[in-house]
Amino acid sequence: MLDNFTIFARGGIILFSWSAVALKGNPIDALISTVLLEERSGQQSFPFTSGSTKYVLKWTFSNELGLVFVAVYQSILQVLYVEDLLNQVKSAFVAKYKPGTLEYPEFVDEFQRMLNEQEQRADEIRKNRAEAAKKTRSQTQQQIQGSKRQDSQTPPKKGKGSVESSKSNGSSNGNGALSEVDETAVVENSSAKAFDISKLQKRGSNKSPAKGKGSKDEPPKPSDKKPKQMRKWEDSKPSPDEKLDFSVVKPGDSADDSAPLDRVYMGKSGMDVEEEEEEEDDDEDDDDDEEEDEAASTGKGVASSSGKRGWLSSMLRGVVGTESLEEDDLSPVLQELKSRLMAKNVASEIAEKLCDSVSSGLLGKRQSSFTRVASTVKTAMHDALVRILTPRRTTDILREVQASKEKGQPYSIVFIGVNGVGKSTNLAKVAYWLLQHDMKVMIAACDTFRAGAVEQLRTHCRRLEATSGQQVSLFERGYEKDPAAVAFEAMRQAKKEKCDVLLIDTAGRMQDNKPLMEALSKLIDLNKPDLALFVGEALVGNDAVDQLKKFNAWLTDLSTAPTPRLVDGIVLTKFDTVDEKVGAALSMVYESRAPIMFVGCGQTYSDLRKLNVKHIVSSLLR
Ligand SMILES: Nc1nc2c(ncn2[C@@H]2O[C@H](COP(=O)(O)OP(=O)(O)OP(=O)(O)O)[C@@H](O)[C@H]2O)c(=O)[nH]1
Repeated sequence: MLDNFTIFARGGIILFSWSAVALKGNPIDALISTVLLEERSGQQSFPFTSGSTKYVLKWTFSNELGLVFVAVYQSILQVLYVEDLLNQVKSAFVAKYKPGTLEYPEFVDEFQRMLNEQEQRADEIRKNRAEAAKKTRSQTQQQIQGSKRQDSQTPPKKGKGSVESSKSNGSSNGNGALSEVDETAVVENSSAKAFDISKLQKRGSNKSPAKGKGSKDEPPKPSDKKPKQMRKWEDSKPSPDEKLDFSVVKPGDSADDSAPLDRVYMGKSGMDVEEEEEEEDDDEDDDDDEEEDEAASTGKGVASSSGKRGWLSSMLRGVVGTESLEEDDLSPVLQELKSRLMAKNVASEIAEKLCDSVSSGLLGKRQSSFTRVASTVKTAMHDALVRILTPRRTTDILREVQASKEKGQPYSIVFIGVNGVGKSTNLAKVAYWLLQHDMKVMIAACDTFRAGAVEQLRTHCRRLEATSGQQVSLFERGYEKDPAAVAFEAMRQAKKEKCDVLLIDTAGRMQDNKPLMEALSKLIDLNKPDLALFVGEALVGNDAVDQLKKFNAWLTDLSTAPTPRLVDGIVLTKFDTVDEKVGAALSMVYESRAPIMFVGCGQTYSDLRKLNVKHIVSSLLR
């Protein structure tokens, strides 16, 4: 039995809503914010939990009219007819729909009739199944009795095929009767309620993701990542002025050798975390793309549809919008886009999901005349990428720090991630940026695992002090201590010293290392930092998804808090090394639903930027 059926326009207006029972929570709002607005509509269904009630939502679109049809039912029930009902209701409603009309009172009866028909049909299927099961049972029993009779005539044989085993096989075959909510349907007719989409777009950061691999039960796999090595970024010997790699501590490392830093950085006064400069040649790129689009829409479209349509008609469909878009029109262009995304290092899984989502948003849509399929698809993909990459939560950390300061609490940020991605270096860059804004900063050395980690931070503190002329305290308790306890003490100390911000460094850990993940989960549960930043390299491809999926899965599985704390934001490092291959940015945001808070783009303290969505999107689509 269905719990709810809703029809709404993509703009957010509800045109029709039917309910058997009042829904718990807001499953339709959740569908809009986490599936439709985030380009996940290529998936088959959406699970939603409110308290002890678990729903499943299924949907279909009328892209031509910009309508969404959603059916909601409880996951303990097996509603056999959902897809059929969605399609039947869609055809019936589309025939009636008049843009601008907000009420469809006459549709209530029609909907009820379609629902009753589907339920009757489902009842018949269930009855038939039950009868078939009964028949099978009685046949099995007859066979058992037959074999018993035979057994009594022949001497008993030890071994396989005993009566007991065939008996147990027969009895396990139940009739599969389904429990259903038996309540009178309440028709909540289309009082044209409007969703507050702006409210929906503000996504909370504590959502539990669907548990991925790497759950508790999965044994940790041995890491195949090479041990950390000093990186060499240029062939020529880097100048000490520019290098931030203090991950290997040299004997006699002191504040004196940091002196040149201030010359380098003081020159860039009033420095801020700036948006990356916008590409001036965006327009030119678009022109180039037009030519490629043409090739994709004509050449590939013809190739894929040969045998189904004539050459000329395929060509025309590629160029002129005379018919609504079908899978055959979209798939060659989407294939081309998917390859482009993957060539830019977008994880294959993410490229696939995105293309599915864009396709489901375009199928059936009528094109305006003289529009190429390729440009329609590319525009849809462009919009989808912008939507995904545009942060839903604030990335204005300074404002959050200020708010915390007013409450007399140091604002705490923990940096987490796999080994060698640049956690300590980028933590130091964030410290430098905060110092530029006259914030009092303390750094907590909670990597109590890797030899040299504490000294690396001490060197950063000295250089930061020398560069900014402000004090930067380091809180450390050496090695082999519980990092959660060290962070706890650091929090207390930061408050005592009236620090504005506490930056917590943690040990690098591979995503399959359970003991280190337990330590991280404990640190986060105990200290509840204001921000948990996942530091990830822009160089990664498919592994970006695996890292984030598993970090979040461990944090969910191991947490003892009522609402597990997940990754709040991302620091994308080594962006200076990837040229156009910016796909990791998309993969990480899509997987975690967390925004990119900072982009690390070099090895000096000032090499920290904010994400430029426009730049990323145009690089991805070039
Ligand atoms: N080119 C470039 N190199 C970077 C950037 N950020 C960090 N690095 C370099 O990456 C290397 C590793 O940086 P660390 O900060 O030690 O990495 P980590 O994640 O703290 O390492 P572990 O504590 O061992 O997990 C160093 O050589 C850094 O200089 C960046 O944005 N661009």
